[in-house]
Amino acid sequence: MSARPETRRLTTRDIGAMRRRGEAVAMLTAYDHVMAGLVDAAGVEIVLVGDSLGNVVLGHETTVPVTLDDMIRHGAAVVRGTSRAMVVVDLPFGTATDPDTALRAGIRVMQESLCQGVKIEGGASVAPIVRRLTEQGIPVVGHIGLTPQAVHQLGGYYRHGKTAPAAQALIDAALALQDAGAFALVLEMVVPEVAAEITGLLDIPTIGIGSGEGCAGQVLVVNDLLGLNTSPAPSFARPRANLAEIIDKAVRAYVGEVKATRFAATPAPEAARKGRKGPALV
Ligand SMILES: Nc1nc(=O)c2c([nH]1)NC[C@@H]1CN(c3ccc(C(=O)N[C@@H](CCC(=O)O)C(=O)O)cc3)CN21
Ligand SMILES: CC(C)C(=O)C(=O)O
Ligand SMILES: [Mg+2]
Repeated sequence: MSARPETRRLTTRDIGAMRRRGEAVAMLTAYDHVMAGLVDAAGVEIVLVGDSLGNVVLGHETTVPVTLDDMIRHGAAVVRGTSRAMVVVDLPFGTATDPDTALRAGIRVMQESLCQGVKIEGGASVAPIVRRLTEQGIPVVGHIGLTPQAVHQLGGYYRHGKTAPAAQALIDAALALQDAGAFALVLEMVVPEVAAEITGLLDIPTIGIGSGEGCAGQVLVVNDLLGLNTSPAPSFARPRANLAEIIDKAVRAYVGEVKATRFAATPAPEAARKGRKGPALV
């Protein structure tokens, strides 16, 4: 029995209840303690520690180099920074190749980051993996459509479900992942009509990114929302702030103030070597 039920962490059951009463799920990424706290306090239901960490935080070109240790370290920081949101951590490239490998990775992530669930990219072939993890008590979010870990195989970041067979494959995958026990399903860059159809077919919430408004929730990379990027954000992202500009102004002001500081000049290197007395080091 919780003494303060209003501050307890949300669970898979809360997310399921939201789907049933038609309340959209707000999901946003975070990778560190301070941003996780801000996002949590502002009312996001699920904080995703995305493997977009690779692009956004670590400066990689794709998510492929991100390791399980990277995800665990940042996942743990996000968990420590949140109290209400459910925290879901992406299983990175190469860690969900088969049910047993994925289970080992999922157990490590759950035990070492203390998060409340994991997300796994992939279609119908991933269903046995989702089943294995959920049977062991690990909540799983599916992720279909554009799956960035497969970028080298896909050949780019483009929209999915454009042809009738492609749309049907997405529908089949969505149903298979739900049947395997996924409690939510990310639809990334799926043709909006197909995303809306999948949303209507599923009992679990679909969480869209670049897939239109007909999803049961939305997810975005927090840096794309805040205008804090080094490379251009995907076109589906509508920034609500320009933090890069705010930071640039503040840092320029700081640099200017530092440059205006009056201080006693240090002795020339020649003089210092000869042991002559100069001003004390700060
Ligand atoms: N900052 C950021 N935001 C993301 O949403 C994101 C990442 N990083 N890194 C990991 C993946 C990669 N994702 C991406 C990356 C690029 C596009 C993109 O550029 N899309 C183009 C279309 C490109 C094409 O048609 O080939 C666009 O205009 O949206 C979309 C999703 C989503 N994820
Ligand atoms: C874009 C979301 C869905 C994601 O997987 C990530 O941030 O890694
Ligand atoms: Mg991801």
